[in-house]
Amino acid sequence: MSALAGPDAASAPRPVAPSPEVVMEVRGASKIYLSGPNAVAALSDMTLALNAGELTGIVGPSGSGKTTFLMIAGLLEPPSTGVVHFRGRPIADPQTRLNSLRDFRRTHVGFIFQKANLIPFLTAVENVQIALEINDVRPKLARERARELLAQFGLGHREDNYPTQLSGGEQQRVSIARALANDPVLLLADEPTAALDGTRGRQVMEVFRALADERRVAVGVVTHDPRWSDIFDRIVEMSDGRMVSERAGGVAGHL
Ligand SMILES: Nc1ncnc2c1ncn2[C@@H]1O[C@H](COP(=O)(O)OP(=O)(O)OP(=O)(O)O)[C@@H](O)[C@H]1O
Repeated sequence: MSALAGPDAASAPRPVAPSPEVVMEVRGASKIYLSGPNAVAALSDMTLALNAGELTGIVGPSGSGKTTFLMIAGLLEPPSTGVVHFRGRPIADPQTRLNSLRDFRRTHVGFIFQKANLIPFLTAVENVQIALEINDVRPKLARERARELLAQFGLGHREDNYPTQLSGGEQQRVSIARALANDPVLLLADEPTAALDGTRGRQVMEVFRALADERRVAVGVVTHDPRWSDIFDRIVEMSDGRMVSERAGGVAGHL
């Protein structure tokens, strides 16, 4: 008879909560930038994992190292010390040439920045399509997928517009469609709602929530906006290049 089903069930060990499936982990990372004669410690001995299906908010004052953490976790910058692990295996350290990770990054990581950074001479659909074509998706299929993504973000009627013909919120949604084009397992967003009004901002955050819940994407979002605190699974606070606290999200209005 199973111990859990028997009379001693109450004293049986509790089932252990499944450990999180770590997608990207930055371990013991520091980052020193040289700025003229000065060295700036942007990150100091930072360890943080981004887990599948989890939406992590990263908060902290200006200059506390939030963007630097995203750049290192997203393999856009090497750490000065420490190691970045992807699914438990080391993928980047101070010696890594990040150019060698370009293909990996394209297929596994999506980035969204505060500014949409669309290519000005391409239409909305072409901006998304190109992200797929760079990954060897054939043009016809890339076009179809790009159109689907734009329609998903309510931009079906805007696909042939150039960035200058789109509002800030529309441009940001195109950039989100572009970031999702290759089905990344890790999505990193740096103040993605800063240029949006409250309604559009919440829609964007809800897209991130759905990606974590439905597709198990690991999502890290740098934000200053306390309105989204209820959407995060956990909130990590940084100060002076370090993580100073970590707490559960889910409470409205407190970052
Ligand atoms: N390329 C760089 N060269 C020199 N110093 C840099 C560079 N990038 C960042 N820094 C410095 O590193 C520190 C951390 O910057 P970072 O952009 O990571 O902070 P942040 O928390 O994202 O700030 P904000 O909220 O203002 O965007 C700051 O002092 C910044 O000036």
